[in-house]
Amino acid sequence: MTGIMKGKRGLIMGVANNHSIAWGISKALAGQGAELCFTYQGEALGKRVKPLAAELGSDFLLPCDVEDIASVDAVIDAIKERWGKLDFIVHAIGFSDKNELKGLYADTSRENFTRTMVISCFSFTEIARRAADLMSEGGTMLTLTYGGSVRVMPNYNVMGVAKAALEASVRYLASDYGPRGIRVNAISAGPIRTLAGAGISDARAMLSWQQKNSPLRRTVTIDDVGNSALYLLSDLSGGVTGEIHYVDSGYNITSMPALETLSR
Ligand SMILES: NC(=O)c1ccc[n+]([C@@H]2O[C@H](COP(=O)([O-])OP(=O)(O)OC[C@H]3O[C@@H](n4cnc5c(N)ncnc54)[C@H](O)[C@@H]3O)[C@@H](O)[C@H]2O)c1
Ligand SMILES: Cc1c(CN(C)C(=O)CCc2cnc3c(c2)CCC(=O)N3)oc2ccccc12
Repeated sequence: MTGIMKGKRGLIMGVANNHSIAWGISKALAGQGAELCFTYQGEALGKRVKPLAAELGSDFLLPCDVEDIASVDAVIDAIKERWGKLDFIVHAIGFSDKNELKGLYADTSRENFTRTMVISCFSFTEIARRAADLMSEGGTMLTLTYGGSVRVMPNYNVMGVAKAALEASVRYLASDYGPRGIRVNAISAGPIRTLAGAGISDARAMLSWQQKNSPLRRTVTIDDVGNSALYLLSDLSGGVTGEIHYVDSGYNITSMPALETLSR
């Protein structure tokens, strides 16, 4: 197997099923020769991830719930044991109480705010710190964010605040780990119909808005994100760190809806 990721070993966190963004990223990486370790959240998802991992030649699966830091430590220990090193990590994890992903952001509860920040933001810092210890020859780290961090997306609410913090943490981690040859970036993906992306109100309306109003006049796919992730996780982006890279059909550069849609 040849490819730009030949000989590279990485950790993929966040595959729930074959619609997951992390699955699109995994296919792109394995297609270029990467060797992958997958974590899954709970045995139910584990049953779905196992055959997917096998499709990419991986039998290296580990349970991990980022609310339980012991499970994160166990993942790092297992990788140290089996591989001894790590070249990259993909963090594609986000969660909030869906009852607070509608209505006013101002009504966010303290309990859900802190839980959302731990799962959707701080978990990346905790995993980055542990993974860095295994990146003795340098490495790359990638997380997933959304435009609702810098502009108001109705109902995205506390997830937007968590993503803003996640994007800032990408810059601070890039600064911390740059001297050790470790790069840290994020992809800001447009809306995609995944488990997390579908579990919200008006998902259909949002996707059709993107199709009508983004410069490319289409929504992005997990393969669009996977291909851009391949660039950010490989040596092709050797000079890039602390960046938020938009893979959103260009939607973030627009202000007005596409005029042709206004006339209709
Ligand atoms: N789908 C979109 O529209 C979209 C757009 C931009 C960014 N994102 C981000 O992409 C990432 C991946 O989401 P997705 O859209 O692929 O949906 P998904 O539901 O397929 O993936 C989300 C993953 O997060 C995992 N997760 C949630 N809580 C966890 C916990 N406590 N411990 C461990 N894992 C946990 C789930 O098990 C799941 O595998 C998320 O960070 C999401 O915020 C999604
Ligand atoms: C786009 C978009 C998304 C997709 N996206 C970018 C995301 O980051 C997913 C956020 C998310 C976090 N937690 C949960 C859910 C989604 C639904 C299921 C659940 O129980 N919890 O979520 C939205 C929520 C409101 C408005 C738009 C969006």
